[in-house]
Order: sequence, then C-alpha cells, then structure tokens
Amino acid sequence: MKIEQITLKNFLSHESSQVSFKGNINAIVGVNGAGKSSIIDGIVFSLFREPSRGNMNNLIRKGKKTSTVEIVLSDNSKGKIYTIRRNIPASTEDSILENSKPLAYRSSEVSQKVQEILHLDKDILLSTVIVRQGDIESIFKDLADVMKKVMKLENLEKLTDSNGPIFSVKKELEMKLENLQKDKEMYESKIAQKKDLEKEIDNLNNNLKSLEAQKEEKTLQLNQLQKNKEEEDKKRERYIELKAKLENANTQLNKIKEDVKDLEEKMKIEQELDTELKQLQEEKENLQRLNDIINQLKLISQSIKDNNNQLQKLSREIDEYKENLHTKKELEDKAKKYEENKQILEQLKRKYLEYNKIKSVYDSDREKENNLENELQRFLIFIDINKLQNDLDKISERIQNLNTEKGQKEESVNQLLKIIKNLNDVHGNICPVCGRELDEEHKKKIREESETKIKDIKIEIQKIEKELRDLNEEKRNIETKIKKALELKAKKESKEKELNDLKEKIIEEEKTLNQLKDSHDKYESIEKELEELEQYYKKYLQLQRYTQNELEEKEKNKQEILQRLDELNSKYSQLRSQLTIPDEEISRISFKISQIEKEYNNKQGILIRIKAEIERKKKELDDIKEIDNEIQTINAEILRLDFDEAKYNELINSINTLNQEVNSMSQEISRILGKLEADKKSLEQINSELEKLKTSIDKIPQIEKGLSKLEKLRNDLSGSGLQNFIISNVKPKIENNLNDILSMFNLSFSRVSVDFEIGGKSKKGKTKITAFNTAGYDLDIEMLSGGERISIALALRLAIARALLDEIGFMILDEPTIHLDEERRRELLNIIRSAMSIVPQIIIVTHDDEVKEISDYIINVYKKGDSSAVKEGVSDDQ
Ligand SMILES: Nc1ncnc2c1ncn2[C@@H]1O[C@H](COP(=O)(O)OP(=O)(O)OP(=O)(O)O)[C@@H](O)[C@H]1O
Ligand SMILES: [Zn+2]
Repeated sequence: MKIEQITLKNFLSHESSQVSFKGNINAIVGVNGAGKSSIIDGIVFSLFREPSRGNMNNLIRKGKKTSTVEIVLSDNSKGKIYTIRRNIPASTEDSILENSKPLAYRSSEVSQKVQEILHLDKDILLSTVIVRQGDIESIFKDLADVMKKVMKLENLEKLTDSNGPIFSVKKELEMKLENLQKDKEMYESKIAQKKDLEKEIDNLNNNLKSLEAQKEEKTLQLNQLQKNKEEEDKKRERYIELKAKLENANTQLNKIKEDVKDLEEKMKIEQELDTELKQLQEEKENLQRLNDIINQLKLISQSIKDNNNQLQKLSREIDEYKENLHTKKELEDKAKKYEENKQILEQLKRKYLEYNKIKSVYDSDREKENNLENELQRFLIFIDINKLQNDLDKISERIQNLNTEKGQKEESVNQLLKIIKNLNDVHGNICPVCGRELDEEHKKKIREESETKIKDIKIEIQKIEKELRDLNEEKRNIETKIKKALELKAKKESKEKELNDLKEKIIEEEKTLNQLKDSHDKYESIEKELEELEQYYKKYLQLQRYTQNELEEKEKNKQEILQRLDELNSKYSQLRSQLTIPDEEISRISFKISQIEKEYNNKQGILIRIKAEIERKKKELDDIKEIDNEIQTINAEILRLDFDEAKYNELINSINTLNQEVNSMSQEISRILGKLEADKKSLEQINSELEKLKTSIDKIPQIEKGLSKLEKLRNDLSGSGLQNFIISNVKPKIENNLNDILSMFNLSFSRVSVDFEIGGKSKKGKTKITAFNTAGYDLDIEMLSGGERISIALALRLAIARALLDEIGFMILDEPTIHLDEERRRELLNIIRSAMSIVPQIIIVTHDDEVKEISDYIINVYKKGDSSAVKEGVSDDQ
C-alpha cells in the first residue's frame, strides 16, 4: 500500500493544500513552522482518525469550524485505488471508496474498513513505520510494551477478566446447571405424582363398576313398579269418574225429593182457587148490569143539562134582538142624510184641492214680494260714481305730468355725468362745455359745478318719486271704490226686475182664487156636517145584521127545545125507578167492578202458575225411580273395581324413592367419569412433562464436564504465561528479520539478539537488546554509537512490521536527522537509502540539504500569509 496524495482543508496551518508523493524517497522541506509536520498529522488523521497532537478540535485551523482531510492510497499488486475522506467534526460525509465505489460511510465504519480491507493496523503502524520527531530510538525502551500492544495481548487479559467472556460463559453454564438441577427435582416429584394418579384411576374404575351394577338392579325394580302404577292409574281414573257421577246422581235425587214434598198441598190450593174464581165472576156480572142502567141515566141527565143551557142562551139572544131592532129603526134617517152628503163632497173635492194648492203658492209669493221690497230699501244709500270718476281723471293727469318732469331731470343728470366723463378724454385745450381755454383748474371747476348740480337734481327727483308713490296709492283706492259702486248698481237693477215679475204673477193667482172660492167654502161646511153625522152612521152600520126574520127563527127554536126537555125528564124518572139502590151507592159501583176485576186477574195468574208446578212435580216422580236405578249400577261397578287410594299412594312413594336413588347413582357415575377423564388428561400432561424434563436432565453430565474444562482454561490463560509463550514464538521471527535487515545496512555486527519479558497489568515489561560484533563479543545497546543505535532502531521497527504485516508499503520519518552530528546523519542517510530495498516508499520531513540530495521528489512547504502552502518537485532555494 502506497500513499499517493493527501489533501488538507482548514487543517492545522493549511487552509487548502494538496500534496502528491511521486518519488520513492519524498522529502518534505521548509523553514520552521512552515507546516511540514502538519502534513504527517494529516496522513495519520486520515488513516486512523487519531490526533497526533492535542485533541481532535485542535486540528481545525484557527478561525474555522470544520476541517476536511482526504488521502489517496494505491495497492498496485491488486490494481486498486482507495480514497479516504474524513471531517472534523465527524459527519456522514466521512467515507472510504474503493476504485471510486463507496465501501462505507460514517467514521467508525471507515476506520473498521481501513483495518479489515486495507490491513493498515493502527497500533502496528504507529509503533513501527510511522516515526514521529525524535522518536526513532524510543523503541528500545518501550519494546516490551510495544510488543504487548501490537500483539494485542491485552485482549488475552480481558479474556480471563471477571467481566471477560470465559467468566460470563462459565456463569451462564452454572446458571443452566442450577436450572437443570431444579428440573431434576421436578422430575422426581412428577414421578411420585404419576404413581398417585394411577392408583386413584384404579380406585375410580372399581367404584364405577360396582355403582353401575347397583344402578342396573334398581332400574329393573323401578320399571316393574312403573308398570304396576300404569294399571293403577287407569283404575284410579275410572274410580274418580264413577265417584263424581255417584255424587252427581245423589245430589240430583235429593233435590227432586225436596221439590216433590209439597205436591198434595199445592193440589188443594188449586181447588180452592177454582171456587173463589167462580164466585168472583158471578159478583162481577151482577154489578155490570147495574152499571149499564147507571150509564144510561148519566147520559140522559147530561142531555137535560145541555138543553137547559141552550134554552137560556137562546132567550138572551131573543131579548138582544128585540132591543137592537128598535134602535136601528130610530137611526135610519140620519144614516140616509150622511150618505147623501158624502156623495156631494166627492163631487166638490177636485176644485177644493186645486184652491188649496194655488193658495199656498200665492202665500209664499206674497212673502217673497215682501222680502224683495225690504231688500231694495237697503240699496237706497247712494254713491256718486261720476264724482269718483272725475277725481280719478285728475290724479291720473297729475301722475303723467310728474313722470314727464322726472324723465327730464334724469336726462339732465345723464348730460352732466357725460360732461364729467368727457373731460378726461378731451384732446387739445378747448373746453367742450364753454369752448374756452381748458386747463386743469378749469377742468376742476367744471367737475365741481357739475357734481353740485347732479346732487341738487337728485334731491328734486327723490321729492317727485315720493309724490308719485302717494298719488298712486290714492288712485288705487278710488278705483276700488268705483268697482264696488258699479257692482252694487248691477245688483239693484236685477232685484227690481225680479220684483216686477213676481207682482204680475200674484195678480194672476188672485184671479184664479176668486173663481174657486164658492166651491171651496161649500166643501168645508159639508165636511163639518159629515163629522157630526158620522157617529150615528157608524152605529147604524153596526146594527145592520139584526133582522126580523132571524128573530122569528130563534123563537121557533126555543119552542122545540122546551118540548125535548119534557120528553127527557119523563124518560129519566122511568129508568130511575128500575134502579133499587140508593143514590150514594151509585157513584161507587164502577170502582167496585174494577176492584173485583183486579182480584180476579190476580188469582187467575196464581192458579196458572200452580197448575204448571203441579204438572212438573208429577213428572219428577218418574225421574226419582230412574236415578235410583243409576245409583245402584254405579255402586256395583265401584265394588268390582276394587281400588284403594292408600295403597296407590304407597306405590307412588316407592317409585319416587327408587327414582331418587337411581338419579343420585347416575350423578355419582358421571362425577366419577368426569374425574377419570380429568385424571387421564393430567396423566398425559405429566407424561409429556416428564419426557421434556428427561431430555433436560440428560444434559447435566455434559454441562458439568464443560464447566470443569472452562475452569481449567481460565486457569491456563490467566497470568503472563501464555503471553510470554506467544511472544517467545514471535521473537525468533523478529530476530531473524532484524538480522536480515541489519545485514543490508552494512554494519559491523554479526548478530543482534532481542530479549524481553511482558509485564503484568501494572508491571512494566523488561527489554534487553544485545549486539554481537564480528569478533563475537556481545555489547549492550547503550554501549553502541549513536549512528549504530539509530540503524538498529530503524531495523528493529522494520523487523517487527515485517513480522506482523503482510507487506510494508511506506515509512514516514519526521525529522530523523535532527540532533544528530554530521557523521551520524550521513550514516542514517545511507541506511535510509538501503531501506529502499525493504520499503518501496519513504516520506521524510527534514531541514537537511543532504536529505534532499538522496530524495528523488522534493515537496516544498512555506508560509503564504498566515497559511501554509506547498510547491512540489522543487527545492526551496531554487
Ligand atoms: N489549529 C491551528 N491552526 C492554525 N495554525 C496552527 C494550528 N495549530 C498549530 N498551528 C501552527 O502551524 C504552524 C506549522 O506547524 P508545524 O509543526 O507543521 O511546522 P513545521 O513546518 O513542522 O515546523 P518545525 O520545522 O519547527 O517543526 C506552526 O506555526 C503552528 O504554530
Ligand atoms: Zn369751459
């Protein structure tokens, strides 16, 4: 594995640097503090994420927050390129690529791939081929510890620790064993359980057999009894039926016997009733005959009463007729006179009405006439229109004159204003008013004079305007008066005409009234006469219906009634003589009859009922015989049945007891069967558990063996015995490698031996390195020259690396020649050159010009501002 390139971003003094390692020996050169070691730090960080100085955060360039380092490695034998990229702080962009294909992301996984795939072991590389400033010889002092570290011997210690894997496996096995012991105990107790269970099952089976036999016997008995009971049940049913029938028949018989007891008594009552009824019938018939006569007498007496009434009424009517007929005759003349006057009045009626009509019109016309004449009296107040008109004309003339005067005055004002205005516009010096010379003084004088005149004229105009206002007011007043006077005049004239027309009409009306006057007066006098006659006439009309003929008719009727009364009286006395009872008895006869009828009906009803009863009872006498027969038959059958209720109850009790016994046996049997089934299941379960436990128990000896083996292993591994054994196996290999390498370095030693002892946990290891010169004497390492020591130290580093790594790809030396004198430096350079045959790539950080000379690639590092920069392939002095 070779380092091809490293890129640093914000890493220590580098802001952004890229370095390629193109030679076999690559020298990184530059002044102190230029940033050379930083590049080595970058390589170590990129490979192992290990800060070689301080802590991880110190690696970030001051003033920045993140840092990135990327290294490119090549494995020429396999033709692979690896790119590792790491960030501070670690991020998901940390990655390792194989030929550009990602192998892993995340820092811990990247570190794992570096170890597993690139086979770059951190402990080995940092202890051997990566040599920090001034560290070359420290390998002598630390060899034992280095070996312990690079051989990962601490892991052996961890193995036998009380926290270590052996211990925990042992513990696990012990726990398992403990559990298995418990299983064993369990197994034994289960075996005991199994035996108990089997015994119980046997017992249960025995019980079951005897119970089933008993049950069978009882069931047989039960069946026999059931059969018996069925027969008894049938008998019982019939027995109960017959008993009921018997009871029924007895009750019926008793009832009938009771009923028939009074038959003779009833028959006697029947005879008595018959006789009574016959007597009643006779009595009733006698009374009936008397009653008939009484009824006839009643009719006659009523008729006599009616005829007497009629007679009285008729006598009164006859008297009334006689009186009224007399009065009627006396009123006859007055009635005739009334009728005649009535006729005359009818003839006059038309003229009378016409007179009245005209008279009422005439009266209202006279009233109107009177009103009109009064009204005209008021129009007599006279208004002189002509005078008013004259006044108006005068005022109008005066107004006209004043208006003319006012116009003239206004014209004068306008003239004067024009003069004032024109004064300003005048050109030349001739006065337009007076034609004299026109200077400013003259202008002023004219203006002042004109203004004074205007003022005077305006006062006059105001006076005229006031007089005009007054005159106009007066004019309007007069005009109103004239208008009113004219209206009055027209009204008066129309009223006068109306009055004249009315007067003419009145004259006409008076003429007509005179013509009608006589007829009117006559009508009124007859009317008066009629009023007096009217009462007599009315009375006469009321008496009109009384006639002589009717009177005669009534008197004839009266005679007839008198005759009929005679006949009725004689008939009555004849019938009364036939009736032998006194008068007070008569009124009670009809009551007696109804009384007897009621009694008769009552007794007849009783008789009918008694007869029906007797009939029924006679029939019942036959029924008694029939029922007696039936009772005898039933009794005979009951005797034959031979049923005993007490015995029957006994039978039922026995059946119930047996039934209970069988049931409880069945329950017990099913309980035992259930228990048997459960026991069998338990047994099965126990068997399967036993089987499982058996396989567990079988493991016990095996585990016990394992435990004792483990104990032995732990004893063997603890202590430093094994470690030393391992080391002693590696040691010859390292020694051989060392001597091999040293022979290439051209030194005067035949052999170097390496002895060391690994310390314990807190004990420091011991190292003894001895060189044998060609003469065969041995020399302690301290006794050798500085150059020899450096050579051996480098050789030893390479020897260890070679023993433990597949191949050594590179070696990094940080300032190896520092603190060396001239001679030793030269020796070291020779050795480095020689090392080329062992390490294909060497990277040296140096100040030494001679180192540059042996290098085939120079990397110049310098400060540019406050950042480090890199120039490749040239020396710094070029
Ligand atoms: N985190 C950091 N950020 C920026 N600069 C840093 C940081 N840590 C250290 N430095 C500076 O980086 C510079 C380079 O240090 P480095 O050890 O690489 O120098 P060098 O070239 O090896 O010098 P020398 O020849 O003296 O060993 C030093 O000046 C140091 O002060
Ligand atoms: Zn003038």
